[in-house]
Amino acid sequence: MVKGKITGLSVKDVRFPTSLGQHGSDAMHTDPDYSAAYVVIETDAEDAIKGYGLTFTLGKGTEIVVCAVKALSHLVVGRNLEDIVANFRDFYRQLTSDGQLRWIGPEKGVVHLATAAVLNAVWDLWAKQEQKPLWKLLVYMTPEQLVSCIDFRYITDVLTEAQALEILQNGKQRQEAREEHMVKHGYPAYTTSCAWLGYSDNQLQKLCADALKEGWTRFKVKVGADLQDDIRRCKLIRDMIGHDNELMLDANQRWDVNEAISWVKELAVFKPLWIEEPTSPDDILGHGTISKALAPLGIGVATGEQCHNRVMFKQFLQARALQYLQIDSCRLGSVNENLSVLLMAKKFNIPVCPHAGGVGLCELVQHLIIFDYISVSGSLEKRMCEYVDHLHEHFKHPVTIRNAAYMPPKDPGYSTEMKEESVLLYQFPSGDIWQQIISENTEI
Ligand SMILES: C[C@H](O)[C@@H](O)CC(=O)C(=O)O
Ligand SMILES: [Mg+2]
Repeated sequence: MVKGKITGLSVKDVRFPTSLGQHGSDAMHTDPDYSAAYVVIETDAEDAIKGYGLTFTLGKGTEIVVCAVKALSHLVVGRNLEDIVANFRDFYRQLTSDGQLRWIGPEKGVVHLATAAVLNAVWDLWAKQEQKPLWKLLVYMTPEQLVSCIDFRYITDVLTEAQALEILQNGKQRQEAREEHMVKHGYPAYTTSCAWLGYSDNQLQKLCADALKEGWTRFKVKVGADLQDDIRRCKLIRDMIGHDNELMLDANQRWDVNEAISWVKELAVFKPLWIEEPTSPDDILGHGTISKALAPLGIGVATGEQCHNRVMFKQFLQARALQYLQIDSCRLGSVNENLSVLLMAKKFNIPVCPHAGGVGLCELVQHLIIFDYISVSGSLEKRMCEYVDHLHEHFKHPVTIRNAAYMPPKDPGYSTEMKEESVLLYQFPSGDIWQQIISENTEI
């Protein structure tokens, strides 16, 4: 039973100095400090359960998202949770359609990241009150309840509410068997942890050897800054993993369209499954051109981690501009908007391979992709979820990986809650970690 009036919303700027070790580095983001705008909502319910939400950022900029969360808070505080979830579509619309705030979006950029953080906290609260992990809350909602959470505005030309209902009704067939499969085997994952762009060859080899021992079979390598470096690193990793294992490339938006095509052709000999974010994340037709050019080589295009909203995903799908769709739990407008994208991907028969990593992204997105398998796609073909082995120790309920697969979370909620001591230590700039870095005058 959901209950309680939301009486408070607070937000913190929590940053981890990952750039010091070049963790998370790529061809465009050379010094990422994995960070979160971290939201806590409280209610007046007797159970005193709180909802925790976050969105992922890279250090500087987190304070701007924090400001945007504060600007949204008047739309949340004072609302009854029961009313929110009974008409979640309306609530989503209120947050995304504020007559003044939407001017700095709409449904994109900082204000949309803030919306994601707030709504993620609401979903966490709801799932906790229902005493279910979020994936299970979704799996046991009726198709009608699920569609009532989705704002179909701007996507009805490819997905109507009736079509969404039909997909979800079909998804109910044999869902127990798929749930059992998840509980037993988990959702297949790939690792990006071995080959960040700033890692040395030695580091890459050591991490790759460790990952192979741990049972990883799918690896992503960062490319895009220097072709000769890419050739050397791809050869290193392909030689280590052999040809039975999967290799993916990620250029993080580094190239122009024609440059992307010629660069990836040079790397085709390493048989990558996909090239991720080859060019500007906004260039839908450019991705289409790259997809067409690389299809004869058996290389797909993957994108989505910086795709603003469902409208862009709709066009990517309509234009056949991606072959692997990468949802992100913190860039789209929380579960609500992700549901619409999962359903559109199902309609276009495009595999969803979520973006994860960062801080907290693995914790959150595992819920969405497990739900996708059980209730929407019903398939694991060509599907896998990203995994990055950083910062899980800061979460109260960190992900469990077994045999290179995400095991379904058992704890109630959206796995968003951070340990209090971590928040205190890493809060920017007052936390001890940052005070120490600042006093040592390390560049931040
Ligand atoms: C800056 C981030 O680490 C980015 O490189 C992540 C990414 O592209 C991915 O995980 O994929
Ligand atoms: Mg990427």
